[in-house]
Amino acid sequence: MASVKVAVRVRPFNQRELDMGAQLIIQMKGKTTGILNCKANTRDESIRYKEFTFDYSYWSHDEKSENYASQERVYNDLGKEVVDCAFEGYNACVFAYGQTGSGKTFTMMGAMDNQGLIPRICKALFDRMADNSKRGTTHRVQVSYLEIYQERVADLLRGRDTTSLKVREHPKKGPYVQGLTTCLVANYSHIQECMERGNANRTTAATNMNDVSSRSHAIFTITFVQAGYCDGVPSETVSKIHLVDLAGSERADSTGATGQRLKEGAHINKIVGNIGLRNIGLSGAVQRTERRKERKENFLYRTETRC
Ligand SMILES: Nc1ncnc2c1ncn2[C@@H]1O[C@H](COP(=O)(O)OP(=O)(O)OP(=O)(O)O)[C@@H](O)[C@H]1O
Repeated sequence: MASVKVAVRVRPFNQRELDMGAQLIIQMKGKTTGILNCKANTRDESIRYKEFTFDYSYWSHDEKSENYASQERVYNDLGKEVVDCAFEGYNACVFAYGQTGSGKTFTMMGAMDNQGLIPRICKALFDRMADNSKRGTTHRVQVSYLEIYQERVADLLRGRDTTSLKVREHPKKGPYVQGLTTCLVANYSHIQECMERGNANRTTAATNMNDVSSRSHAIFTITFVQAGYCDGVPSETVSKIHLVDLAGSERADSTGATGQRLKEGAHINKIVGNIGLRNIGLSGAVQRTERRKERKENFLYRTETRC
């Protein structure tokens, strides 16, 4: 199993881009993504056209295309392995990053009738748990949901509470958010309720680039405990899955941001810029795992979406 995987995804043009007569400059073939720089002042094809190879290149630009990458395909490639890892006792992380409006929330959360990675991963977890319970394993699942808005950490499961929570470092367990609500969930509909409650509390606003732009970074964490017997000895395995939807990097002139939106954009770019993504027009998801017994951390996947 590779420790890091990178994927990119192209979304369809939105109405604004259609109205502007936007030109499609991305091509995808297999794992390769090609980018045409139509502004380059040269006829040299090697300068105008560049190709990059990723673990996955998802063509979601045109639903009618035979290569169209659906939410299901993205889940099968990226989400299933997260679920497998959790059951093996690894920690995992998937995060989406990139430019505003490029499809991060769509890939991570999706729509009610076209679910993204987070609900699909949750559903698969509970389906697998139901199977394993028949073999005598018991499970405990807890979730928390927080957002980082203008560098303040807010608890999305606590309603519209604007109190900023403190991030602290535990000598053994590492960083944690003090006072963050954790909900014990017994089935998929419980976890779905938590997701919906958190999503409703998330800070969003309309900008020129996205009618429902996430103005915060959101982290949905599932803590998953499996208890059973190993060679007759009671054993317990704890895994954590962090599912992260970052706010998109943005240019103030493209988003038309002023006042509060402009302030938010500056904070968003600061964090996204710190991880080297500022203004490069990418979005996506990253997975990371940690084997509990070895206390070793590895990246599993990184998925980017290009618009
Ligand atoms: N693969 C896709 N297929 C169809 N529609 C998509 C796809 N990806 C994104 N969209 C649509 O594009 C719009 C913007 O997507 P989304 O809100 O996910 O962007 P974002 O990257 O999360 O933006 P922000 O950083 O501003 O929150 C939405 O209307 C969404 O439904």
